[in-house]
Parts: sequence; structure tokens; C-alpha cells
Amino acid sequence: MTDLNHLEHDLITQVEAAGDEAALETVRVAALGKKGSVSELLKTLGAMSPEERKERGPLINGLRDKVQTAIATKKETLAEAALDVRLAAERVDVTLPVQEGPETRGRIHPISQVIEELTAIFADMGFSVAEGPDIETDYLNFTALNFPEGHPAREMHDTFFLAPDEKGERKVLRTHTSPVQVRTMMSQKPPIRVICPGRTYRHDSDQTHTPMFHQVEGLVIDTEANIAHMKWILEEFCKAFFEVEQVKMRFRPSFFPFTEPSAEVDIQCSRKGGEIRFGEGEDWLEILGCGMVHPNVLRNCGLDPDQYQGFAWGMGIDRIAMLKYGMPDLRPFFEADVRWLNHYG
Ligand SMILES: Cc1ccc(OCc2nc(C(=O)N[C@H]3CCS(=O)(=O)C3)cs2)cc1
Repeated sequence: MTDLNHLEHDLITQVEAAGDEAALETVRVAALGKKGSVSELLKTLGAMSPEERKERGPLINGLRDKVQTAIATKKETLAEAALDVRLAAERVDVTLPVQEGPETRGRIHPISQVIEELTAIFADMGFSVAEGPDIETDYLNFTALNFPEGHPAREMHDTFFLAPDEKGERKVLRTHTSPVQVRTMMSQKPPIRVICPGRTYRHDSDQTHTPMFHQVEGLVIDTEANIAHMKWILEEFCKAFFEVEQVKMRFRPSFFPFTEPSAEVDIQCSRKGGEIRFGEGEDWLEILGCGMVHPNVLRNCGLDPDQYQGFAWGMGIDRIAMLKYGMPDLRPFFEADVRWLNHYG
């Protein structure tokens, strides 16, 4: 075996024997470094005669290429082995039971808790939950709900508009969950008793308004639904939600395009000592809006106003959650701060 074959055999054996990347680097420097055994051989080519260089050149360059390839392959093998060791060491068996402890337990977000609570209260009164898309057509979010063209709510400063769809239909992020009631009236025959919780979006942002907030609206459609039924349902809801035996409510005349007559509803409370308590006191707190469904809306949904009547209401869930939990600011609801969630969860 010639000296080059001997050297190749020795170097490849050393490369194969390298146990980690540091050992492999030592072999690489010893062979291909400035003073490496292969580098020293390459330096001798310069002093050779052309004939000798012609014969030895390809052999020495071939030796260098083989050693470089062997080192590159070994480097890859060692890296994969190191990754396997790390993956085994860091493996988390997600099927194991959670070690109990306050820091590891997940919690239901206060908004989800409130939605569950509202849903249960209305379910006890015969309501089912209806849901719909967050991205709505302009028609279902505004026109079907009797918003005239040019109504300020349609403006960009209030509503998030999206690019029209392939049919040229204008799309919006829904500004209320009312489109869900429209969809329900279009798809099912009365009597209807639904609540529609969900995310809604408006161009608002301050201590008590966030661009995305949660609403729950309700709708009753029947042949004999009237304001007395509406007041009873809302009163029963308030007593159950605010956990009071009796609650005074105040219906203040208001206006919404989709209801006529319309009212904003306050409930009696006391704010002594900075804490809000319900079912007592001389103060009032607005919590929702309501009204008899406008005949135009019934018609837009394919119902005859001479045959069917209905009433509806809407409330901001984040707002009543703040009241119920006594929170001063809405924004922490959406900052996913675990300390905050642990405190209210
Ligand atoms: C088909 C249909 C017909 C009527 C409807 O009326 C839903 C209603 N909403 C309100 C209302 O005051 N809502 C606001 C309360 C606070 S908020 O979250 O800013 C929205 C009054 S009546 C809905 C759907």
C-alpha cells in the first residue's frame, strides 16, 4: 500500500472514530488545517516537475476531497445523533396526568365564564344558542336590520370593512351579533327564542372600549310576544345574573333602527364605598338595550308583521363582566396576563 493509501486509511479511520464534533474538528485540523498532513502534501506539488505533478496532483487532490467528504458526512451523522439525544432528554409525554398545583392549572377566561352563565340562565327560560360568522355581509349587518344608507354606524370610523368577495358583496367584521338573529329568522319558522353570544368588532379603543368585544343578544318571535313578556324576561335575567331577589329596572325611551319602540335599560344599584351593589341604592347603571322588532326587519326576514311580533335585546358581555367582577379596565381581558387570569379565573 503506497504512503497516500496509508494516509487515506489512517485519516478516514480517525474521522470514523471521532465521538463528537470537537473530536472531529481536531481530526479536520490535523489533516486539512494550515499545517495538516494533507495540506503539507498539497504544498509539495509546487516544487515538482510537470511530469511528476501531473501524476501526483490528481492523487493528492483526490485524497483531500475524500477526507473532506468523510468529515462532512461524519459531521451530519454526529449532529443528528446529538439532536436525537436532545429530543429524548426534552421529550414531554402529554398523555401524563397534570401534576396538580396552582401554577399549572388552566382556567376558564372570565368572558367565557360569563357567557356560560348567561347561556344557562336563558336556557332555563327556554332559549337556545344561535351562532353565526364574524365576517358578515353588509346586507345582513346593516340593511336587513333597517339601517338606512348613509347611517353613521356604516362609516369607516365605526366599522371594519373588508375587501368585497368574489361576487362583489361588501363584507364587514360584524358590529353586533344581530345578523345571527336575521339568519335565524330567515332559516327557521317561529316561535323563535334564541340568544346570540359572540365576538363583535368596532373602531373603538379606550379604557372601556376595545376593537373586539363580546355581545349577547336575544330574540323572541311569536304570534303574541309583547313588551310585558320582554320586561319579565329581562328582569328574571338580571335577578339571576346579579344574584339578587329583587331588582328595580328603568326603561328609558331610546332609538335603534332595528327596534320600535326602543329602550335603554338601567338597573338600580348603590356605589357606596366605591363598590357597586345591585338590588339596592339610589344609583342607576345602564346594562342593555331592547325593543320590539321593527316591522321592516320582520319583512326583510320574510315574516309578516301582521302575523308575527317579536322583541330583542343586546348587551355588552365584557361590560357586565366588569360590573360583576368589579374591574376598572377592559383591556386586561385581552392581554392574556396569566397573573390576571389566575386572579379572576
Ligand atoms: C333581527 C334583530 C332585531 C333586533 C335586534 O336588536 C338587538 C338589540 N340590541 C340593542 C342594544 O342596545 N344593543 C347594544 C347594547 C350594548 S352593545 O353591546 O353596544 C349593543 C337593543 S335591541 C337584533 C336582531
